Order: sequence, then C-alpha cells, then structure tokens
Amino acid sequence: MTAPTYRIAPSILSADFARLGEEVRRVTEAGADWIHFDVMDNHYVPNLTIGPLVCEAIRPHVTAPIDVHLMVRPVDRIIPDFAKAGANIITFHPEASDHIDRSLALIRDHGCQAGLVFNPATPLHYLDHVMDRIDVILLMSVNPGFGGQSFIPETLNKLRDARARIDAYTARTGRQILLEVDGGVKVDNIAEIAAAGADTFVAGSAVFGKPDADGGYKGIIGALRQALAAA
Ligand SMILES: O=C(CO)[C@@H](O)[C@H](O)COP(=O)(O)O
Repeated sequence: MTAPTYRIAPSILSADFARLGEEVRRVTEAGADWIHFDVMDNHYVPNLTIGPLVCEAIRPHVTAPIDVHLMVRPVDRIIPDFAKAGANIITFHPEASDHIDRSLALIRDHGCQAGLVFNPATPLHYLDHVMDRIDVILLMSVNPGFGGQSFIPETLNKLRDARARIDAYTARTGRQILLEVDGGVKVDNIAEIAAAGADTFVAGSAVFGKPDADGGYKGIIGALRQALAAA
C-alpha cells in the first residue's frame, strides 16, 4: 500500500482580515496546500463572514486551490459566483440544500470539485446515492460557526466509517475521494486524526495564531507535517 498524501488547508477564518492577501501568500509560501475559505451567512450558522468578492480579491495572491466551505442556506444561488471568483473546490452541508444531487452537479458544471460537509451529528447516509458526484467529504470535528473550538473525539469513529465507505467505493470504481477534517486540528492530535482516515486537514487557529517568534507559519506547518509523518 502506498503512503497517503496529506494536505494542509489553513482556514483564513483565523487570519488577519485587514491583510488577507498577504496572509494567504505567506501561508502558502510556508507550505500550505490549500486555502480553506469559510463562508457563513448568519442564518445556517450563527456567524457572518466573507463571500465571492473576497474570494476574487485573494485569488491573484495564491496559486494554491481555494477550498470554499459554504455554511449557507440556500446553497445553489451562490455557487456560480464562487466559481467565477476563482474557487477550486466547493463544499456544502446536505441538510442546507433542497436538492443535494442538483447542487453537486451545479458545482461540477461550473468546473469546480464538489463535496459534502457533515456536522458532528449529521449522519453519513447522505452519501449513499451521490458518491459518483463527490470529490471531497468534509467532516466537521466541531459545530460550525467559529474557530478556536476543541476537537470532538467522536469524530474519530465517524472518520473510520467515512474512510471505509471511500475505500470500498474506490476499490469498486478506481475513483479517489478525499477525506477532509475541520475543527480543533492541532499538532498534538493530527496523527491520531490521520490514523482514523483523514488525508486533508483544515487548521485555523493552530496556524494563523502562530506568532513569528515561534517559527511562524513555516514552523507550524512543518510541525503539523512532522506529526503526520509519525501517523
Ligand atoms: O468551519 C470552521 C468553523 O465553522 C473551521 O474552518 C474553523 O475555522 C477551524 O478553526 P480551528 O478549529 O482550526 O481554529
């Protein structure tokens, strides 16, 4: 079996919004694989963040994929705007979409990779009939809406379940699906999270909270990768 390829996706929710272009450039120069872009609407989740205009504004500052996590209801009408703004991956919460299959198709028809996001208590059965349309499964390991929360340990069991579904699907079809995790990911738990099956790690406060005096973004991304190497 070949060793898994891991991706680190810093969440800009914890970045300095007054200097966002510089922040995304610095974090990708420090080794980030994706930029995770949290979209909150103060309706589906109790917080309000950023939209397609900000995605478009940061796009020239990075070549790394922009991974847009929609925490919005309704879902469909904002998808074309994010695709035009330079998003590469767009994920949404199945319970926030009236027509999951249609929302996934809309994302892919706009040239982006598509995925479903599962809150800690959202069952994985939403995957049952749409695996062919999915590129990424994102498991929330905190309740969505805020950065800086603690990792919910039950997520490890859910990751194992999602990993088993993906592996069975890949064995049958030859198609890969990424398994991303989001919330409370730190140097001291990332190896355990990887061992449970995740290959893509969103980290907000762990990365953007790191002062230059402590090695800055390069230091923390290096430490996350080192911990992963031991997984
Ligand atoms: O989507 C969310 C929260 O809703 C996340 O992307 C957080 O922003 C992750 O932050 P940390 O838990 O890593 O600080």
